[in-house]
Amino acid sequence: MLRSKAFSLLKPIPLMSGQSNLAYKFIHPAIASHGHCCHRRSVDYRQRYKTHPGSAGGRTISAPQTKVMAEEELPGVLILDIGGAHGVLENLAALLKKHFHLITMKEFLQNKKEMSKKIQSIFVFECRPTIDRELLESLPNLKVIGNSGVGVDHLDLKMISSFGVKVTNTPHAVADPTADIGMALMLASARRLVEGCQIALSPDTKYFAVDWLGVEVTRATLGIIGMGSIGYRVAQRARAFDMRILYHNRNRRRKEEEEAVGAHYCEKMEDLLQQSDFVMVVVNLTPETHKLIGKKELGLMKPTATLINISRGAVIDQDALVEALQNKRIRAAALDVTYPEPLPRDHPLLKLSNIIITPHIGTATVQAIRMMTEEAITNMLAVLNGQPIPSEVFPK
Ligand SMILES: O=CC(=O)O
Repeated sequence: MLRSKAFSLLKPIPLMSGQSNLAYKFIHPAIASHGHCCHRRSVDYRQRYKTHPGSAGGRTISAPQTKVMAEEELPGVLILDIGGAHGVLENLAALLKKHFHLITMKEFLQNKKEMSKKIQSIFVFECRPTIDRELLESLPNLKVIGNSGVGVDHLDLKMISSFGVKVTNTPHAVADPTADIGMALMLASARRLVEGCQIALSPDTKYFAVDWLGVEVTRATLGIIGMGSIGYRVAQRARAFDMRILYHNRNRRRKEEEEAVGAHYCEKMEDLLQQSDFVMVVVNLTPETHKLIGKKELGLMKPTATLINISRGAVIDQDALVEALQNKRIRAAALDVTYPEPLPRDHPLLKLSNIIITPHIGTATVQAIRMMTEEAITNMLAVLNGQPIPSEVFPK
């Protein structure tokens, strides 16, 4: 009773805090009747916040209803992989606490009988922890798993759905920072920034720039494999570098979208691979994209081309990549993701000079993790409140 009263105060419209400069995604009234495809039509709150700070469609934006009841009476959220001593994560926990009774795994395990009934949602921070059948069996009132991050390849969607539990993700919060990392990796690899930095820091100051020449990104051809919201934002950025942009996607984008960034569709991925100076992989990891880039695909790339991966490690056949880099079949690779993460210290990829590897930092910004948490909260509340869910993920 109490819960439904509280939720009736949580209106399905603007959820943005003007005071703290936080940008919440909110459900646009126009999508209210569009069921599960509403995530495609939902409002990009980063964009909206930029253009209408402090307001949404003429309305004053107020923070989501904070506590209207005692913490124990709020719906329980089990948090995975967040409870540590790290200050940033504590801040995220504080955001969750405004709407949920936070239950850590430790608390759950200590008092399983009482806690299991309370837990209605699980908040998964990033993609590390996995959720198994045993955990789901022990949570009779679980309704939603709010994944913070866009990739849900770490979750068994079919199994979760068989428990009647919904899964949501945060595509809006991740798009810009992940596209930024794609650009950063492309530029760093092209201009050999990491090597340059090592040279500048080394005690031996004698170096000859001509010994380690880079290549230029400006006016080069960029091939984007996977033109979803992240890929599209990469294209927007690449346009500022006068790049020729090719893309390959399951579904061709609308003509206006292609024109807006000057992107050319390649129906065959082979065509993109053969023509691109930089190939950026931005697809979701699914059974269809597992090892999408292998020996054959690397063999089609130009010897002067660079491969950049900001999606998931397993979309590239890493053994084939090692071989291609060792034999200089391609110029270089720049990876934000590998398989596994981190790579074992003796992995051959780590021994190569023509590679840059970053430790999966696409969304590792102060802004992104906060927005991801807020987006996840909005999703989870929508499920619990029986409202249209901004970003639900469905099993195939
Ligand atoms: O890797 C990051 C994400 O899935 O959002």
